[in-house]
Amino acid sequence: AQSGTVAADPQQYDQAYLSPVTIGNSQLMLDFDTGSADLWAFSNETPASESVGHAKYDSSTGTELQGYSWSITYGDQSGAAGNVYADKVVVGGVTATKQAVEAATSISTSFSDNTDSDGLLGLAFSSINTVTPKQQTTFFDTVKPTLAKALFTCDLKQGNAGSYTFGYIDTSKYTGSVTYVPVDDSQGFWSFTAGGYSVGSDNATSGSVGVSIADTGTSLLYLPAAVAKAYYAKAGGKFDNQQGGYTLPCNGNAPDFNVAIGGKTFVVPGSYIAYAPITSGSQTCFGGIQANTGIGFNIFGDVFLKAVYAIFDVSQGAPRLGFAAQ
Ligand SMILES: O=C(Cc1ccccc1)Nn1cnc2ccccc21
Repeated sequence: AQSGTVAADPQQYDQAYLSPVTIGNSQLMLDFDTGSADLWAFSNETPASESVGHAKYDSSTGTELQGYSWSITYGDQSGAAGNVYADKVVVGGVTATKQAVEAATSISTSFSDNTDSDGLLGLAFSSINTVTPKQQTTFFDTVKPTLAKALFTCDLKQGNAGSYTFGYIDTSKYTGSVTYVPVDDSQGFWSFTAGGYSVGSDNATSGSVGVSIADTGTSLLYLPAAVAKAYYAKAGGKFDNQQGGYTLPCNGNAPDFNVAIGGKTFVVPGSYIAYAPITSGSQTCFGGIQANTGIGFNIFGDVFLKAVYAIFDVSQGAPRLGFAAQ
């Protein structure tokens, strides 16, 4: 049975985390994304003007899936599209001998401009994979039958390299016990229900945060408008239309955000919520908590995930998420 671990290296401000992946004879840095289910990469089929500075997948090592294509649009309206190959993919020693690899023929500017990232490796449920005419499986779903345990874990860190594991739980990566909650995979996401919340030192939580997805492909923590408002009322922040979201002082006094999941309270340090100066050198920071307006559910992105050890587990049949303090 297979198991393995791979580094998750943070970009500036932990905007995304990148991991080394070997596809055929190509070595790429991919953004592991529990919020989508396509494995796509810059490739020899990507226009040169769109792939400056990126490592590319050389599709000559793959077997083209004739007539197959893919096209994906993310919540921020970025996207990519292209053709499909079957090729060998190796992540941290775990090998998928015939993985659907989506070679990009067109890519939106936010991806082309981010030269650290050579593509995405989707880890949401394969039910939202965009390949047509025959939907393909994610890397995790492809290797799942060969894994020691049908699970992967995510240990992201603030400003430091973290890791993903496949097939095993690294008990040295967390403190205390793991709290498991049921996952509703009906929309293809790792969706769970978060409970009460509180701001600052009082971690007796109240209210209800509600339906949420665990999404490594999203940088920030998107919460109900009322919760975001309550946080910034205590943090001395404000909604800044020009910035398109809440901002707050970068001065290191941001209060923690506490949220109950499965009856256990998890703490997001205030330092994670003073996310990044709105412009270089500014004393005003863009907020790591934003309102989920227009999304329809909460998104527990990297600002939350880097505060916990997360276990994405389908070993029990029904999918579940495990969270532990780190
Ligand atoms: O798209 C989202 C968040 C989202 C926003 C609105 C509705 C549903 C989900 N995250 N994400 C996941 N992978 C991504 C890749 C690029 C950009 C955003 C990405």
